[in-house]
Amino acid sequence: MARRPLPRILSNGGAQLARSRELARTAADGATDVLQPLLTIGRGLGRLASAARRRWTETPRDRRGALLFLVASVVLVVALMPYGPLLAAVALMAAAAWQGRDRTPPAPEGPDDTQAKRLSSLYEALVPYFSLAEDPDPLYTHGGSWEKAFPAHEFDDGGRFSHLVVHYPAYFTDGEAAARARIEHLLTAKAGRGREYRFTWDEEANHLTLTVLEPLPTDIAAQRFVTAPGETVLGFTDPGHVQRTLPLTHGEERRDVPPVVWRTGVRSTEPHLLVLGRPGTGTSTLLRSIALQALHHGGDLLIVDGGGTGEYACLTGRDGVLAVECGLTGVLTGLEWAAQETERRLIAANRARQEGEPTPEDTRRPLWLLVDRPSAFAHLSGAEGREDPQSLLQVPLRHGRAAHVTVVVADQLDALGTLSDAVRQHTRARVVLGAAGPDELTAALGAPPQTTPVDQVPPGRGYARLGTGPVHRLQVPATPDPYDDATSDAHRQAVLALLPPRTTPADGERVPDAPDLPDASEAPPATAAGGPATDGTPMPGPETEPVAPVAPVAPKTVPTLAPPDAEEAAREEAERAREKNPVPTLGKP
Ligand SMILES: Nc1ncnc2c1ncn2[C@@H]1O[C@H](COP(=O)(O)OP(=O)(O)OP(=O)(O)O)[C@@H](O)[C@H]1O
Repeated sequence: MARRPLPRILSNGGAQLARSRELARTAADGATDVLQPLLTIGRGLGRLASAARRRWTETPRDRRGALLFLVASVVLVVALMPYGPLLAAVALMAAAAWQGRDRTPPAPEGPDDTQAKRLSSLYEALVPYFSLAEDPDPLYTHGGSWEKAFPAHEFDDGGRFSHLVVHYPAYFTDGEAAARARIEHLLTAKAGRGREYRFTWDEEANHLTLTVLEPLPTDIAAQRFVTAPGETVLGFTDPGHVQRTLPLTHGEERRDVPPVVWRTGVRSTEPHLLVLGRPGTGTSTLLRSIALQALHHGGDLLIVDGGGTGEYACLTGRDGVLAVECGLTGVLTGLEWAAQETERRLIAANRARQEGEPTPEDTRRPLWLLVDRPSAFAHLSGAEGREDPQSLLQVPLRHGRAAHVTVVVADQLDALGTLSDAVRQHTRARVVLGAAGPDELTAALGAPPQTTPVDQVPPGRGYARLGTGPVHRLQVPATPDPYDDATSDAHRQAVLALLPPRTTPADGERVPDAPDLPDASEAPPATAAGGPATDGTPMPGPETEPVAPVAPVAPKTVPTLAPPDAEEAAREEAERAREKNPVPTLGKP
């Protein structure tokens, strides 16, 4: 049966609708222009009528008869005069047009006295930087006029600059970072400290634009972000600096916020992340936020807690969490397994490719290694004559991208120099949290931020840079430790709601049924190094050996990390298997 064409309105309805909408909008604009005089006269007649009504009500009752008589006499005279009604109508329209005119007072032009003083003082301060003795027609000269130097300026309600365009002479060395930094420093001081500014240099036009940045929102709590698998939200940034926004819930409210999204996986150009910050700036919080997102997308996690403060205890035994290690032995075992698992995945994937088969499912499940403060183990392992755990990260860092293994390392800002070359070379996604100087930021991010760092920042505030991209301001969503007494109830519930169910018992613990999942009331307090862990057994800090490393059990497709007693047997088993069927290894003897 021949197919009947769709009615035209359905086949190209979208274009037609858009055209009709455009026509309607043009017609409405035209009609408003044409009807403007009528609207003005109508408004004026209304004002005249209300003035007349007011006059009538204000007139005392005993004089109203006289007033009425006067009005009637005027009407009669006008009616009897030649062209009287016509002239009266014209006069009424003229009076209505006058009354109906737009009376909004025009905005005062130019700055007021205080603002002019500010502009003038800034101009004087810039003279030494933007003038040369040999310049025959200097734009900046002592006692000169600022009008040409500042083509645009806006002030906020407090009288401080909110926007400023500075015109500078062409000979100013705006290509030199040091020269720019001097000007930016001066403008920051003059425009008021404690706020963040963005400086945009237009080298073609010799213009520098200063924009005041709004503080980033600090009230975004952990929640399910609308992202695709392989995408991780690091935090939120300024509107207009990233392509997309994420719909978020904030209590009853919904809003769209621009995220900094980090892409991992085989096509990622920044497959691993390094997070740096001073203590208390929120690095563990960011790792927790990443962990919850990774678990949501079906990843497996191995967590190394070098801080030893039990900040990841809430993740122990959860579905998808292979282990949370905080003692040197456990960390070495876990990372050794991760290196071997990376190799195994690569070999299995290569074999499958050579045989023309799709890569096996168990090589594609994302594996995340979240390593908090590896530098804490460097000293300990040296003292004990054991391997530095960082050296075990080399294989996952080097080959992790192809094997769906992602490494996230967090450490203190001043530990950057003590991190291994592999960590520094392969972590092309970078985050710095907390207050940091321009040199520290440049060293950590590879480029200075375009905004002025401020001394006081809330926890979780910092900068992110993905590969060679721009440096973004960043605010990490609040993802506190739910077992910390200081955590607010709303935040605790938000994090607990995102945790997968517990499927593996911590040592000596019963697996709780789903309704038994810990809630805020039964959550144990955060533990200090060596203090009791969630299950009541001692949780060893980095300086102590673990009593019994967590026995991680891998779900479904992931090889099981065996506890130490079973470990030896598993090793021997693997050794026997290898002897029977030797396979080449990558990067390891
Ligand atoms: N994004 C955030 N929003 C709100 N509060 C945060 C945020 N990040 C961190 N905090 C709060 O700041 C405090 C320190 O955070 P966190 O433990 O993550 O810092 P840290 O850098 O890991 O410090 P340390 O290494 O000393 O543990 C905590 O009370 C935490 O709740």
